[in-house]
Amino acid sequence: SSNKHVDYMRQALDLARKSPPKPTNYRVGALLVDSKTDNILTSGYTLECEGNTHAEQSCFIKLAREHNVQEEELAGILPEGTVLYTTVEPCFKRLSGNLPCVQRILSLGKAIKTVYAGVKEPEKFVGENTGRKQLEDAGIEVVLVEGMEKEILKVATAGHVPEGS
Ligand SMILES: Nc1nc(=O)c(N)c(NC[C@H](O)[C@H](O)[C@H](O)COP(=O)(O)O)[nH]1
Ligand SMILES: [Zn+2]
Repeated sequence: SSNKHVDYMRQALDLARKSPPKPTNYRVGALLVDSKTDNILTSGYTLECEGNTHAEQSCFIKLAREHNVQEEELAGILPEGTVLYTTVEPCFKRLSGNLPCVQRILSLGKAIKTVYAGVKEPEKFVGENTGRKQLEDAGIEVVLVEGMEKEILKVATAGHVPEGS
């Protein structure tokens, strides 16, 4: 059965496939959607924007550029009912030390009301991802969209050296 969330998650997974494989991150795709109109506001994938960027980060960079504002001012741009779809849940810590996407989402206040994630982040790089709790404590709903875990992780880890090799 194809429900709206699975359809968006599939679109996000198609974007993740555009991400250049790398052993030190995940290939992720993300969409910002106005859930009241079902209009896709922007999309992004890991490393789409210049620098070591995450899929969610690329969404924010692209939308800020489109509206000619700083990323920090996006809250004023995002329509009521904006939701984020991301194939892997937003990061809470990055080995690179760059600003985690949970912090980027929190800095938008409640502009993003729900985060839909295809999988929880594996513990490979930063241990258990505690970002979901941070988002929920800030009043942002986090929903796991189930059913695509295997293919999401296969795409996400395509650049990784096989275990034990
Ligand atoms: N949600 C999410 N979207 C992404 O686009 C991406 N690449 C990750 N990946 C999480 C992983 O924890 C970090 O990729 C590593 O911690 C390395 O950190 P950098 O990516 O180099 O900053 N997670
Ligand atoms: Zn991130």
